[in-house]
Amino acid sequence: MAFDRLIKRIDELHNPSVAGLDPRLEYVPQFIQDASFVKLGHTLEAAADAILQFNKALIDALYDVVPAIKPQAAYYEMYGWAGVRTLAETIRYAQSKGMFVMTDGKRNDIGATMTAYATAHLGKVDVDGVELEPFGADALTVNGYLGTDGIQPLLDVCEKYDKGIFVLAKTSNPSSGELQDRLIDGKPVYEIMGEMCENWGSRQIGAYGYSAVGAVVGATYPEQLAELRKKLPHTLFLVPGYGAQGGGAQGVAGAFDENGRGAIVNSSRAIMCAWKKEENCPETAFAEAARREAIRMRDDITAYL
Ligand SMILES: O=C(O)c1cc(=O)[nH]c(=O)n1[C@@H]1O[C@H](COP(=O)(O)O)[C@@H](O)[C@H]1O
Repeated sequence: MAFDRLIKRIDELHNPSVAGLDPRLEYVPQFIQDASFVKLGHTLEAAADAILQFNKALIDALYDVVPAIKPQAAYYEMYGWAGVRTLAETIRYAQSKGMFVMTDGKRNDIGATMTAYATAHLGKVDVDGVELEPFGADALTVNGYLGTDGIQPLLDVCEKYDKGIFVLAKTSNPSSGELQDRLIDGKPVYEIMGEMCENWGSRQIGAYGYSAVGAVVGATYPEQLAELRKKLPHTLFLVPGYGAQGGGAQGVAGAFDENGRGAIVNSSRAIMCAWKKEENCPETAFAEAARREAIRMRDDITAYL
């Protein structure tokens, strides 16, 4: 089961965190950008090439400390077809280093179109009798607010190809409460979505007691994290919002179960851009700075478990 692989790697590294790879060209040190511009001119292809070099160096610096990466698809789509190729190559490179890859796509649509998304990101596509893997991530973030028929195709693909999904329940952004905190029959919408995750996951429970259907719950809402952890015993949490959005280790502690499992905390900008924040850090030391921030984050979070 996909999340068994993730939890096993978290245990091995004693690190329940994921490095978000959400690269903008301006996060990439100038010497890497310049090398790509010399090769390919000032083009989208050059930007995508620079980002790939940046990502690979970060992965090299992180793979023995951090169990997973979470590339957010938007940052790759922003650079057109070449950016999307960089996404595919980043996924493959991280997996070749033993990392678990969760693509952040927040996808959803009607069932037929969701089948296409599920095939693209987690499954295999039939090309005239030959099965080929388009992106091949281990997990995908999805939006469950279209209801069960939008999630069903993902469950089938997860079962067939041993993958997982994280469904948005209580998002980390300031406006998430506008809809997600509203009550239906006395229950907040995010809790109803969490219960739907428990239900969708019930046909595939792994060795650690967690299903292949996780939920996204923001680090910026510690009370809701702790409350949902008690109510959703089989749902693994992806917890974004640590670091750049203000979430902290104490706040995310409630996302974990009594064995210190059940959640994985994301940080993107704070890791990728650590070299810009560290005093006197030369740009050539960007990957070491990312590693230092990832280790600091690991120690910060595990101190509360
Ligand atoms: O699904 C997500 O990963 C996600 C959900 C959410 O509620 N809030 C949230 O910030 N995210 C993503 O988590 C990452 C957070 O990035 P940083 O704020 O730079 O650490 C981005 O890729 C967001 O798109």
